[in-house]
Amino acid sequence: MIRFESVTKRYPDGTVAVDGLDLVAPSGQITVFVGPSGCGKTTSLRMINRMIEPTSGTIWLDDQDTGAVNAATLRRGIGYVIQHAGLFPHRTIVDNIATVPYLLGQDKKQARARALELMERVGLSTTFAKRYPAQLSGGQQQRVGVARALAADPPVMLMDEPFSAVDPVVRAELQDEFLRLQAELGKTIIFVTHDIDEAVKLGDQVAVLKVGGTLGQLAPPSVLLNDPVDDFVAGFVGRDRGYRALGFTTASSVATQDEKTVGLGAEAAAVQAAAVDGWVLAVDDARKPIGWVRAAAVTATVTPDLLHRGGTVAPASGSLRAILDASLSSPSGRGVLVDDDGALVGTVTAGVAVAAIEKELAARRQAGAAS
Ligand SMILES: Nc1ncnc2c1ncn2[C@@H]1O[C@H](COP(=O)(O)OP(=O)(O)OP(=O)(O)O)[C@@H](O)[C@H]1O
Repeated sequence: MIRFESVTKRYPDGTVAVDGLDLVAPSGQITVFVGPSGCGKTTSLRMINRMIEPTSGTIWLDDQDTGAVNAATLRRGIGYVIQHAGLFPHRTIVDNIATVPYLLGQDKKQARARALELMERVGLSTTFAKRYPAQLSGGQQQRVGVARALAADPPVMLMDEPFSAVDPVVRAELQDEFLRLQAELGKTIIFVTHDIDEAVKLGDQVAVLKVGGTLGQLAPPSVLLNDPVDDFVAGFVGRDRGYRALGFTTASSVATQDEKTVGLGAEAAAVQAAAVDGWVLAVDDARKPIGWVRAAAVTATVTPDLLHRGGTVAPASGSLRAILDASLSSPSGRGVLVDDDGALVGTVTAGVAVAAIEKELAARRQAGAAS
């Protein structure tokens, strides 16, 4: 657990970057600091490992006052990842990752073996081990940065905009892998970003900071989206927050309809017979959806080039947002729901998805009114 107790940072020029901050980041969870430029996110983060010393107040790491421990000792238990990875340009990837173990006097061979293992863990091919950072893409360098921070197996990780310097697709991949890794490792993580979408995707809880370094709100993402405490937080969270909040709401039950299906090679007559409103769903041998087929386009048999693969597929146990999106993005207007193995469960129209949303919201309103 990391606890800020009335922490203030006033820089020598008089700028108050952080002002009386109180918050708790629970062990084994991801706490995200988010807020507009200059709200004190980086300053707050760096005070935890004492790269910046607070002017007043205390930061506790479990029951230890961080101000009372030797800074070098403190940092040994705290991994640190920054934007652009901050790798040493003249060291190979494997040596970059093993930096801290080397410093701690660990056997070189052992440290290298562990570095190779970490490369695999963060989704990097070990064939890159002997390369230099400049020979890797931005996304690959960020993975090296994460592996390096994990090398000493610290219980705490501080991450300052680690995924900001890469394109949106790579960024989403890095986020997904990071969540998978954290599900295995259960580190106590403080993650800084200025991107609210990244914050609500990654955070178990999100701290929205205001310029001047005060806390706007500290809450789990769904609470932040559904119930922002004031206009500042509501404005920062964004206009489509109601829609995005659906990403954290699962349907207790969605009435799916059975869908007739065809396989590759199905004859035109079979396609015509199975089609509803001109469209039929194609599945493979394991009943996994492979695309929609426009019945009128099938002259002989269903071939791969006739498959429309555009629509999203939602897990039947997934969020209402995913289910609604599946229906809105489907060429047939029928969203495809699958089970945990990816096999077809049934389909829903946007109308059915909206009815399920209505039902959940009504239940929530009722629970709210009763409490
Ligand atoms: N060394 C310094 N001396 C004086 N003021 C500083 C110093 N470092 C940061 N500041 C100021 O402190 C405030 C908070 O800065 P900080 O970098 O913590 O914000 P941030 O939320 O991380 O910003 P960004 O999202 O732009 O990175 C800003 O007003 C900044 O100008």
